[in-house]
Amino acid sequence: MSSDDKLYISYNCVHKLCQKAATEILSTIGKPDVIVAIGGGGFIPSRIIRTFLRQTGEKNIPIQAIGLSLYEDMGTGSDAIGKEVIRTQWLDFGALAQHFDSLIGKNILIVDEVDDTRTTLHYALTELYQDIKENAEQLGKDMGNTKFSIFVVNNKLKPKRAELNKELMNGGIYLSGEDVEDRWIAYPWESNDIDTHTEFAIKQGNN
Ligand SMILES: O=P(O)(O)OC[C@H]1O[C@H](OP(=O)(O)OP(=O)(O)O)[C@H](O)[C@@H]1O
Repeated sequence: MSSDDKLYISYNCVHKLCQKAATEILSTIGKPDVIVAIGGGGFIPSRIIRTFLRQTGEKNIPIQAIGLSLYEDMGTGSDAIGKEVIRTQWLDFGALAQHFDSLIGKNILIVDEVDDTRTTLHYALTELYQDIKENAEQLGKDMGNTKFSIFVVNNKLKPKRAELNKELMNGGIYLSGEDVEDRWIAYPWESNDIDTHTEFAIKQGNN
């Protein structure tokens, strides 16, 4: 393995960025009622941040997994090849019922590892909002104080293909552990040689 031009991020680095973000989340929007992890990359950061969001004596925050994958959309006809988001897994409202009647009025934290073109986060926010709104309408309620916040371990500084609608977030925050230049990011869970990966991350100051 050569260190090439990738940005290497260690487990330690991910852990510390999650810890720092949790402090900011607790002091701004307060403790989330539920974490929505966008898989696969959002799973490990979600579990780590939950550790730091939990306060002594309180129950763990439930983590709900959604699966979203980006596929090349060859039908756009534009010079930039479009990317389409495919749902491979969605919220399990049945399982959530163990914790709440619904997500209406809840403080929801969406977690992913990277905000690249923002397509995935835009999709997740819009579709989650829509689902909860439909649920509220069926119950004759409004969205009340339903709040969406977003945490990503890294945000790539680059032009985005989509923007996040602040109105839908309803006072929720967008938080990145660290903004980085537009490079290929090598995360530790993708590595087949974690010792060398960690060495590269340390050399790059990402530990
Ligand atoms: O900001 P965007 O351009 O939308 O890209 C970010 C998304 O791309 C990756 O997902 P991918 O579809 O590769 O799936 P994975 O998480 O299972 O690796 C990553 O995990 C994010 O979810």
